[in-house]
Amino acid sequence: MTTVLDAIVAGVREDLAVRAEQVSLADLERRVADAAAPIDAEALLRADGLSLIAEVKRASPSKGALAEIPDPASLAVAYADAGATAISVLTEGRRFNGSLDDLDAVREAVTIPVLRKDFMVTDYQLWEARAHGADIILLIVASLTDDELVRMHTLAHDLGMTALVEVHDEGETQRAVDAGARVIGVNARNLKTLEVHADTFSRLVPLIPPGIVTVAESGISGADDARMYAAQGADAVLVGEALVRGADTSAMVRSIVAAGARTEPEHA
Ligand SMILES: O=P(O)(O)OC[C@@H](O)[C@@H](O)c1c[nH]c2ccccc12
Repeated sequence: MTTVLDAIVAGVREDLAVRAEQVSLADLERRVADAAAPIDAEALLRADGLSLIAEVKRASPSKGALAEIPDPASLAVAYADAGATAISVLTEGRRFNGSLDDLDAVREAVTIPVLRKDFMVTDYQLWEARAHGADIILLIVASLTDDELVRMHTLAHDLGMTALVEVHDEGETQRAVDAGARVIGVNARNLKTLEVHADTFSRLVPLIPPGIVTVAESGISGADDARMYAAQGADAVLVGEALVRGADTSAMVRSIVAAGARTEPEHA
């Protein structure tokens, strides 16, 4: 059965082939050598309190258009000024209406870590992420074999980046741990069906050994959800839709950060 994830990845591979014709791996390697050193995002996410990764997201396959975001840089600055720990930038073009230009604009504008959020299926994309200034990359376990996961995880680290390894069920969580993941994102949205289950984090977190940074992802609507995930032991939350759609983005960022700061995990 072809899933939504398969369809997205097929489009990503086509677009990637076009870019690889224009910019060679050797070009990317040169750009990486010249790029500013990556920021240690893992350490920042691990620090006390609940970190917020605030996302620049125009559209999604589940919701369609969310927000125009004509100026991703100013949105990212608003997130950073209000207390976000890192900025996530969707660079997938077909379903999420993002681009590497968005990543460049955000990278120029902020000094906090930037996550290149895309469907990473080849090493080329990791070089590309670093060449465009990313500090964090996403590895979606559901779209990678074990060999790919281990290889790309190693490459991300060799390039000085933090890998956010994303899971949405028990089997994927085990695969992430076995691959040596140091930061695991639990996505409440199943990318094969697009259904959101808010109990996914609490179900999977007991399978994640202590010492691994945990990120609760998707469907987080504000401070109450952030407080809940902090109490369940999350180190960070990743929020997109609620921030890009909210009337007062800065106030929402501040309230999520404040909610997390006041909550001690139940099993710290
Ligand atoms: O907009 P939301 O529901 O707050 O979700 C943000 C983020 O979790 C979501 O964009 C996401 C999580 N994992 C992904 C993988 C690919 C694309 C998108 C995602």
